[in-house]
Amino acid sequence: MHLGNARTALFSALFGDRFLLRIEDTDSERSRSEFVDELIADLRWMGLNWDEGPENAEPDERYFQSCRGAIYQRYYEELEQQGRAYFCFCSPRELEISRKIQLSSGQPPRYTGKCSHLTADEVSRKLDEGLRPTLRFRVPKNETVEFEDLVRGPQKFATDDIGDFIIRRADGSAAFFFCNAIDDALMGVTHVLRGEDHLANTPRQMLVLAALGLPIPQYAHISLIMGDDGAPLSKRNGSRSLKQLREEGYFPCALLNMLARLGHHYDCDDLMDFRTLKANFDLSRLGKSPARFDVAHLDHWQQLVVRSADDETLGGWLRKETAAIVPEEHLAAFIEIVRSNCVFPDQADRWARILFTDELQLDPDAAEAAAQAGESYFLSAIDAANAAQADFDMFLRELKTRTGAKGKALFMPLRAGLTGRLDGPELGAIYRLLDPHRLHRRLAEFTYESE
Ligand SMILES: Nc1ncnc2c1ncn2[C@@H]1O[C@H](COP(=O)(O)OP(=O)(O)OP(=O)(O)O)[C@@H](O)[C@H]1O
Ligand SMILES: [Zn+2]
Repeated sequence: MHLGNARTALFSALFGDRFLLRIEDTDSERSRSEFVDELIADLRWMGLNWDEGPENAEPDERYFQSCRGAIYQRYYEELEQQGRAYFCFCSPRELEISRKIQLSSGQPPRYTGKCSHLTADEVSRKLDEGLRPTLRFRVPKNETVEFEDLVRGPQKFATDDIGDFIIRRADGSAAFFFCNAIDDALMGVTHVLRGEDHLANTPRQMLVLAALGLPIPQYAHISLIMGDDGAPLSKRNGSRSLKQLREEGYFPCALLNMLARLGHHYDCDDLMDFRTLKANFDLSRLGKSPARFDVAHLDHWQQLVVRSADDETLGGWLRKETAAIVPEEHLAAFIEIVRSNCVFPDQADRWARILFTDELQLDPDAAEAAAQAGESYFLSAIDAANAAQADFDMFLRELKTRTGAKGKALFMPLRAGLTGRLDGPELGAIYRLLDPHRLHRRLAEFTYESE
């Protein structure tokens, strides 16, 4: 799932009294059981629990459309008997040519209705020749389809603008327009929240349901989420997947708080848990204009989650290799540092290496600060550390007296020398966590350089 799909699922879960998960897998070329595994893993990770739906990728007639062919068949037959559906023998090539002709004469492409008047004889002859037809829904002429979209208000479509559309593919599988609408009706779906890319599908689906006398749900078409390139997020434009976000160490709660505010307004800017987000979710607060995904917003929520997480959560969030570096007796102090200085596990990993290993990477600005302070500063620091031992306050007093420096000139070279960078946790914590020998070695690094 990408963030657009995830937000659709989240809004459905936030809005609904009961949340249904259905696997729409009739397109055999695009459906694989590992996709279902990934989808379920993504939803579970987000903490979206469905009241009805599959627990795993084991196909099941209740929730997998690929298993529901016999159910759809009944409705195909009903439409055929009513004369509301007919066989179409046009080849993909023929359809493509017809499409191009329409486009080049400035018309919107739609099926011309070529096969809509075939006689029973013509149909059986073609079937005898071994041709495999699609089944098309016969769209009524000269009508309008109207509905009240819960986000976009009153909608009106002329049926003459809608070509007869395919409801069963040539391989016998059910097309989206059809099985999606049928299953909504059969599964008691009252509300469909989906992206506005589906808006034009809605009149088609309403026509099918009306022809079959099935109940029509209410629709809310939500504005799409756009990426930096100004195009809607999609699998194809490489927008970040939930799996990637999970691997980067984002907390689901950060994602929920960001997504719930993309195209939906909350009065409160605080971090909320799922229950609170749900209690305050309101369809009337959905916006009509496209929402832009900005990773800075996601990172803002991520930071709030990290700052408020408990020790156990942060301990479990660290990478295994990070946790392995941190000595047991320093774990609590290290987690405190992580909580107030890190947003991602790889930042925590860098701090673990700075504090508990000999790996030290000197950032350019830190190298400059250390060089400016010069050898004498670090010689004084070594003397101060020898005098003060584990007592950081005493160390600082000693350093101040010996160097005569204060403020930034006192702290920054020390920070640079001990950590290789100019930002980070308070110096006292660093001083206490660094092994005394390592601390010495780091300070000594800067004493052999001649200026
Ligand atoms: N950029 C987007 N912003 C918001 N919702 C989206 C976005 N893209 C898809 N959706 C919604 O996600 C739900 C699932 O859509 P679908 O499975 O077609 O995903 P998709 O990413 O559009 O697929 P594909 O990339 O194959 O077109 C639909 O409700 C759809 O409207
Ligand atoms: Zn045809």
